[in-house]
Amino acid sequence: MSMLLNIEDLRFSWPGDTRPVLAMDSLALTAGEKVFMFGPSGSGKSTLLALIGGLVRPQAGRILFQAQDLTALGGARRDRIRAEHLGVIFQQFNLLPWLDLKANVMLPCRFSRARAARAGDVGAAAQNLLGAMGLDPVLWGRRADRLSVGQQQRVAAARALIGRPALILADEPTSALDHDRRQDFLDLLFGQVEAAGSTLLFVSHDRELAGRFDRAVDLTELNQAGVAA
Ligand SMILES: Nc1ncnc2c1ncn2[C@@H]1O[C@H](COP(=O)(O)OP(=O)(O)OP(=O)(O)O)[C@@H](O)[C@H]1O
Repeated sequence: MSMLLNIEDLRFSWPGDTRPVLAMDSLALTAGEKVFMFGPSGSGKSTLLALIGGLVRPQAGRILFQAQDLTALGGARRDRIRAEHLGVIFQQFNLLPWLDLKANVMLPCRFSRARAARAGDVGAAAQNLLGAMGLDPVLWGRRADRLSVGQQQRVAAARALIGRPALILADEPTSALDHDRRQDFLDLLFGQVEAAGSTLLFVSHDRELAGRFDRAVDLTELNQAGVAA
């Protein structure tokens, strides 16, 4: 099993905040595994995803992604790695409201040639993913702001998956759904994550879904920030 992500001796505090949000000795993700990370609201889950996504830099430590240390790279290089290798499903989905479903899903391929090349025919790949995520073809040309929350969530997942990124980061994408719809969404998401051969890191405050993943990680156990020495 090859290692995809390795976090070592990470320390992070937001600018202007003297108190660290995250302090963790290690976290490792193996290629192809589906990991559930839980922790209460405010425990730093979204912050950790921002660090892994290279959007912010830690004050100390290393974030090795495919053996490259993101903390040693400049912003442009981190942007390129993110565009090429990461798919993100945001809590609020962050679809572009004025674009239709298909254009939203195709978007990541506009920022990375390598990702577009992996997708092949980008339009056909977008349609395949929309169909696989259970979105009826009659919806594909509809503006993204004319969708239900459940439909937006599936479009956001299709967008994250296009071009088979090595890592999918999912930030509480199921929080607005009821029990059955959460399970349905996970069925579809897992099917496509496995088809793409991607690794999935799914964060949530709700432990109900944990049993469906390869393993579950308790962020509060991992995170030494705020813990008296
Ligand atoms: N952009 C930011 N600037 C400054 N502080 C921030 C920023 N984002 C988050 N924080 C702070 O960092 C801490 C962790 O927040 P974070 O959003 O990572 O938690 P979370 O576990 O994802 O919470 P939730 O489950 O509510 O989404 C909080 O105290 C929050 O106020």
